[in-house]
Amino acid sequence: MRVGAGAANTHKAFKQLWAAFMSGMAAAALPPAKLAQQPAKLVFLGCPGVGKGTYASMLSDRLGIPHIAMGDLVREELLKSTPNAQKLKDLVNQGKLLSDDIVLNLLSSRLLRASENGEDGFILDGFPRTRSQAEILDQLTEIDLVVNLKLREDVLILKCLGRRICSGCGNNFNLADIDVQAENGHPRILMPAMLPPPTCASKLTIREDDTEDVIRERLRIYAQESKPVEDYYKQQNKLLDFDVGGGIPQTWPKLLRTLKLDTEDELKTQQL
Ligand SMILES: Nc1ncnc2c1ncn2[C@@H]1O[C@H](COP(=O)(O)OP(=O)(O)O)[C@@H](O)[C@H]1O
Repeated sequence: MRVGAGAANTHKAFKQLWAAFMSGMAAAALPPAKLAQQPAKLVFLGCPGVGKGTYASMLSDRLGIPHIAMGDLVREELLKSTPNAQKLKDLVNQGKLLSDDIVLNLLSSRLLRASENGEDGFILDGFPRTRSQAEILDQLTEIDLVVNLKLREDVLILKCLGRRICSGCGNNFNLADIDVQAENGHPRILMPAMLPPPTCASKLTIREDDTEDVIRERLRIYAQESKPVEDYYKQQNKLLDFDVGGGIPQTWPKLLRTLKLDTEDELKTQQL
């Protein structure tokens, strides 16, 4: 996204977000002045593979606020040829979390850059992942809304295994063509593959931590460390659970509707 662009749009979108709060879509009861006066500060939670990065990035464009992805900050750090970077890489490739000190250092440099660039508000993706990180974040700033993306575990694994990144343009694709039948009261899940264009097809890379063993370890650690973060925000009435039950064409309008951010044109298209 272009930072600082479309202040009027941001303000409008922000007011819409506030309307969502007031209509009870999110359980939060925040003072209106907060949301009306400053751009939103949102957190995206969810297991590896749920699509946090995709939807956080789309929403950041929509709201005109920066998308800060902790995983991207970590991966930038891993590219440095320092002994410390190698140690961090070993941890990441085992699916382990990095220490609070390390991630807070990366996050504060990013937030410092944000304030130097005049950026306002943010969508934090991949932070906080532990209760202690959530408590530290609360000391730094007030979070307005926490969107908790949910998807069943077998699909999460398929999605992580299908993930590909183009080394040329950096875009993400997914080779997994998911069609999981309904069972035990769970609805059918259809997520068509997001295939790369021919120009990217020969340049696809796989994240080193996207192997089945490491994905399972990341999911285990998520359940252990990050589920308490959901409870933490639930107690603050800031948690909005959202089921990702399909591909982007179905899920994105549903997310906008849930946040009451869809425009009149989009509403008309959805009703056709
Ligand atoms: N908030 C955090 N605290 C500790 N480690 C983190 C955090 N965010 C990212 N990491 C590290 O970076 C890795 C990649 O992050 P990310 O791309 O967000 O992964 P995932 O696909 O597992 O959600 C994580 O597995 C972890 O090692």
